[in-house]
Amino acid sequence: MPELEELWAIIRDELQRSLTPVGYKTWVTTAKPIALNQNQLIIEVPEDLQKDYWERNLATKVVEYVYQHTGGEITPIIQTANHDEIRQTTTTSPQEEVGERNTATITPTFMRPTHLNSRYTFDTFVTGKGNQMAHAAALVVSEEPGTMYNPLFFYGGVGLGKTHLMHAIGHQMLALRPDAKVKYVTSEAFANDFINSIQTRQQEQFRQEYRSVDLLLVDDIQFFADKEGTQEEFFHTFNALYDDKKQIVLTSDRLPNEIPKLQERLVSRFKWGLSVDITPPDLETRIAILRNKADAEQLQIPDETLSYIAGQIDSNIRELEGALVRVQAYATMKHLTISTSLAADALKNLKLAGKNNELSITDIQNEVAKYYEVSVADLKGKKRVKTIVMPRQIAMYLAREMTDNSLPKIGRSFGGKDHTTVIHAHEKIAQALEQNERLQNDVRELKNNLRTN
Ligand SMILES: Nc1ncnc2c1ncn2[C@@H]1O[C@H](COP(=O)(O)OP(=O)(O)OP(=O)(O)O)[C@@H](O)[C@H]1O
Repeated sequence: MPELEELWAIIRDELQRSLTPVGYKTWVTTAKPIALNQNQLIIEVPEDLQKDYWERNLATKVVEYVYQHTGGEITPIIQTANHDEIRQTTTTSPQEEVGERNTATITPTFMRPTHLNSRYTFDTFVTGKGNQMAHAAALVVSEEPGTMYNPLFFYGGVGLGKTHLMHAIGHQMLALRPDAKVKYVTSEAFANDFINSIQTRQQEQFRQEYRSVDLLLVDDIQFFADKEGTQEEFFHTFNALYDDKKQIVLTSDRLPNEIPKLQERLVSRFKWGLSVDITPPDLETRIAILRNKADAEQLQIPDETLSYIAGQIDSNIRELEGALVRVQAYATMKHLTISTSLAADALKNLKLAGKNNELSITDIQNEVAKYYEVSVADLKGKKRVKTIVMPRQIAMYLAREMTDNSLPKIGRSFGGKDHTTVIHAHEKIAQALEQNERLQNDVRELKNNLRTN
């Protein structure tokens, strides 16, 4: 039997030949051979989702390949990586080749009356820690609809890419099976269709339409709450499709059991498949999203400026994209090239609009002091120990970011410091935020506390 590395190279080559490029990138490049002990090959993958896929689809192939090449028998053992470990984030889409390969077949089928947004593909979806699982699950159901995760349920905050992923599933499925019938609706559109069908006595056609699809995508199902009749109808639609092994994908801003007035029988059905949450992107992912957008629009914009914009908006991707558009419009209006200071000007009003006018420097000092368990007097004082310098700089940073006070005024509020000290503190924290994940969380939490106080 060859050594571990050599064996893995054989397996990888074979898998590369048998999988699609995107499948290879998603499942194989994320896996690591850990050990070969007494014919047990330990393979480590990032999450349960990949483990599942490996066990169902790839493990037997591995046994076959090893047998073909070496005549030996091995047992692959798939295990997940330690969850505490910082996981690698993929900031570029692994879909590039597939995108190119499929363009020729995609176009005509997209003319179907289903409303898929042509921009929302796997190709344009940037993956990072907060959406990696959702992305992988989306890929599985687009390639193997109705078998592995049915229904697939995405949940998470506003503007984090749930709709985008849903459409991407639709596009990918149509690329692989151009004759597939894909239907995307919001829960409200479903409800309206249903009510219209009653009014126009076309219930039969309505049922026919919804129950004959291969993939049903229903967005924002939290709006089913309070709609008893619609829930009833959806229950039957769900059952018909499910029994027929047709794929159902749903999204919501929260878990099914947290949706008020959603019938218990729907809640329990939604749990049959896989529920995956999407969490806000980290700074690195936000920069990658902006870079993708800027490139797609052929915008000349320095990396430093993209980092700045990404640092300003830390939760909603829709707002992040909006900020880029705003900067672009501002540059056009002023006939200037895009730079960080131009971006700061362009976003100033936006930030002010989101600012809490009531918020004072004192509020910030109190909150930061409480958060880091130091005294406000220390924040205003001159002590140079690290446990105080860092909170002091964070408080100055927040005062600059979240209030409309001038630099000299902020300096004065910190025990009569010079405005250059405030500028230095702001730069220091802004820079550290680009890399320091712990600090990103601290600042996010502090901002949230200050906004809701
Ligand atoms: N990972 C990503 N890569 C690239 N663009 C993204 C990503 N996530 C979201 N976007 C973009 O952000 C915008 C908002 O995403 P989307 O509409 O899918 O959010 P959502 O979670 O469905 O929000 P809502 O809850 O408001 O329906 C879209 O333009 C989408 O293309």
